[in-house]
Amino acid sequence: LQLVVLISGTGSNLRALLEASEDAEFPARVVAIGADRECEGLALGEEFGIPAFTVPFTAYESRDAWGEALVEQVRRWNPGLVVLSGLMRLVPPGVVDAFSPYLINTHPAYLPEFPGAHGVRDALAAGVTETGASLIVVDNSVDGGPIIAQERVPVLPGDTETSLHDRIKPVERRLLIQTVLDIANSHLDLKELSA
Ligand SMILES: N[C@@H]1O[C@H](COP(=O)(O)O)[C@@H](O)[C@H]1O
Repeated sequence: LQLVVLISGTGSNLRALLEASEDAEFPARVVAIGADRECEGLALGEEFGIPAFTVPFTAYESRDAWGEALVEQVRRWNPGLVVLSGLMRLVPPGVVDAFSPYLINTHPAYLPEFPGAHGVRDALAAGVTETGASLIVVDNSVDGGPIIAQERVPVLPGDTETSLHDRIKPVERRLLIQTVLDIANSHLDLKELSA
């Protein structure tokens, strides 16, 4: 299974996928890394010998125009699955049409709780005692697509956004790697899940 992973930040979840795919038994390969801006995670391309590209959101006059350029770039790698891993952009309908349901996203909350760009912060502000991590199929809603996998994560007294996010990320990684495994081994059918 060929993966293209799209990021906007540090890429710690991407690193987990890259490390997993170094195992010859792992049935998936990250074939390219893409980003909507210059960001730290792009350096993982050089470290792991994987091509990396940037489609800078700010270089396009509209989200749709950015989406068209992104689709063109991603299609070059003929992915069986496109993974949004910390891509901090709402992808336009053109991207969803091009790849969904083989377009998945990780989210640092227990959806449908706390969708959107500030899931960790919103959970803290709400004063909940538990939040979580979710993996979803991307559709044209804001984090409202079919849920593939999710798990609860406790919010501890004294938590900051960073400490809570650092507790959520390892769960996201585990769900992401297990999901890629299940898709590659045909144990999970995203088309069926999205029907
Ligand atoms: N949208 C969220 O942003 C974070 C990205 O982390 P990283 O993989 O760039 O470290 C992840 O928690 C992801 O769910």
